[in-house]
Amino acid sequence: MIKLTTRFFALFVIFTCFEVISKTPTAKVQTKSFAELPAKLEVYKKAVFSTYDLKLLPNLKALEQEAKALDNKKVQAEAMLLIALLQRLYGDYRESLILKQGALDIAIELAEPAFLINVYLSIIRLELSLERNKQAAEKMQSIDILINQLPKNSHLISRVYLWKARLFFAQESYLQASYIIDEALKKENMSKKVYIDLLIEKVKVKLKLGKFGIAQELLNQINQVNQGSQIQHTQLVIKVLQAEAYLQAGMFAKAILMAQDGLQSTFHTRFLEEQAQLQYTLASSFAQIQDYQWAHLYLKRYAFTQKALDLQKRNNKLLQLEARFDFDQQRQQLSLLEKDNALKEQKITQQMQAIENTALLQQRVILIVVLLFTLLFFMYWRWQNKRTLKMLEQQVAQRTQELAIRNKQLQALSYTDSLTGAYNRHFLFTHIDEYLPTEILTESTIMCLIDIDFFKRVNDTYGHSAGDTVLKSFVTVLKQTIRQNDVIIRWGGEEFLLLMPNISRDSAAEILERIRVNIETYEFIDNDINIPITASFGFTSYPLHRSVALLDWEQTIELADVCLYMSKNGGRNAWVGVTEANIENTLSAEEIVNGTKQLIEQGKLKVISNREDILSTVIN
Ligand SMILES: Nc1nc2c(ncn2[C@@H]2O[C@H](COP(=O)(O)OP(=O)(O)OP(=O)(O)O)[C@@H](O)[C@H]2O)c(=O)[nH]1
Repeated sequence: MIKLTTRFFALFVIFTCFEVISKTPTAKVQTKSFAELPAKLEVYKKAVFSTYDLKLLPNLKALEQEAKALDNKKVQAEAMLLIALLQRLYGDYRESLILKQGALDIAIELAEPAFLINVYLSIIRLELSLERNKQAAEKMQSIDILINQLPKNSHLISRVYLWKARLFFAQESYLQASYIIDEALKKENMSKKVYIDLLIEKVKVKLKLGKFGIAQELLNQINQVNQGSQIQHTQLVIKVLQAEAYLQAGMFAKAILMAQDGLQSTFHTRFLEEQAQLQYTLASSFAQIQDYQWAHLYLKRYAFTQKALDLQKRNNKLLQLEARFDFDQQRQQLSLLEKDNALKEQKITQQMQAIENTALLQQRVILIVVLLFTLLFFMYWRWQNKRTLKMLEQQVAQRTQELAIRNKQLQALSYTDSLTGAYNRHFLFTHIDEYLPTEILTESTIMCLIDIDFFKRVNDTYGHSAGDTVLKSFVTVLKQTIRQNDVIIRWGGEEFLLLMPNISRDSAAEILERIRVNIETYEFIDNDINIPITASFGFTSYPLHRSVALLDWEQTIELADVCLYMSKNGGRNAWVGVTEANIENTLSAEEIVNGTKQLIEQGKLKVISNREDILSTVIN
């Protein structure tokens, strides 16, 4: 597996290297060719302008293709213009026009003012050849707009002036042509060729205006400047003009010689116009010297040449019109196709937009549905949550309430004696403070122990159950008699503790007497048997002494127990109470509880009872 991966990796590296190696040189070659294109163009340009040789066409076409392949638009357009120039010279105006239109399209795309002007000038040359002055004037207007974008010293400006002059000349506006030539000649920075061409145009104008003297001077000037020049056409044009000048000046022999010389150089060339002009000059010159035979001969030749020229121009015009028609048709078709394409594109864009919109809508709907569901789910979840929470809260509240009730019940149970319903000792120890006086100097609590007399006998006689019934009824009787703030505690067995807070001794004695009587008179019934019951009471008040803390509440109950013993001992069904103390605080609680009888005898403890006999027994 590793071997296979290594091989694959090696293959990949080799392939990548091959790709890199195979691509790099191509790029270099391309760059070189691209850079070489303008130089190549310059070579061809020179060759075209010096020879106008049709054999250059294949090379120029190859250059155009090369420039096109390498995307050098400027070289491509310039090559097209050179081809168009040769095509025009050799009569193929149709192809020439198509090429120039193509070059114009490229120039517009490139948007370089100088180049665009050059292309326009080239088209103007063609239009003027076809005597289409109006179209040439239109192109010149386009140049007028562009010319402002050229630098002030551009040599192109004088060329534009030259062609303006030629246009005026073609329109037979000789004065305007003359003016513009003079303006152009003032310009600096122009080529020798343009300078000569301007002078030639000026000669033409002057000759048209019959100013052959100035024309002659200008021709001399041209000859001086043009010395050594090899441009065939320029030389021919000079000869044509020179012959014309001689003719106008009446120098017919010179005119004939010059014209014949010129005519000779037109053989095997395509310069038919100049040929015709020379033939006409010759005919006119021979006519002037009255050599009508030669005049007639040259006139005939002139007629032939002119005819050929006219034919060529007509043909060219037809061809040009045809080309224009085809071109327009192609453009129309192209624009229709473009419109169709644009419409299709628009439709596709609209469809795509519609699809996108639908998708977007679907997404939005899905999103909204999802959001809605989420929201609903959230709301339901919250509602459910709240509901559960509320239920839980209710349950908790209910439980808490139940618990509180239970607690209360439990507490009540823990404080209550299960048989009688009275409080138990636990209650006393927990709540005793509530029953003790807060203001010791003015208030007091009566603590009274109540014990059922001979209760053993009740159990023994009527049974334990009857005893229980008696105990329950006993508490009922007590509760019926005591006040609301008083409390009954089952102290143990058949013994109860009655606490009566905030009560005077006299009131306490009254209440205890009432209880005693109520018990004595109450009918304790069990199994339809009336069980006679009495009870004995021993009580004391807390505090025993207003200013001296003699006994605490438990010791007070112990003293009450001593009093209870006195009641029992005094024959039962009676109450005995120690209500006041007149003793110093040197006595301990133990001495008081254990020596109660003596202290009573000494008059240090005040004792009260419902029975005089018990009191006298205690005191004696
Ligand atoms: N039926 C019943 N009897 C009880 C209960 N608690 C205590 N006793 C009885 O109460 C009796 C108390 O007897 P004693 O202490 O001798 O006193 P007495 O018979 O009442 O005599 P004196 O108190 O001297 O009048 C005992 O026989 C206990 O068994 C109870 O809850 N129910």
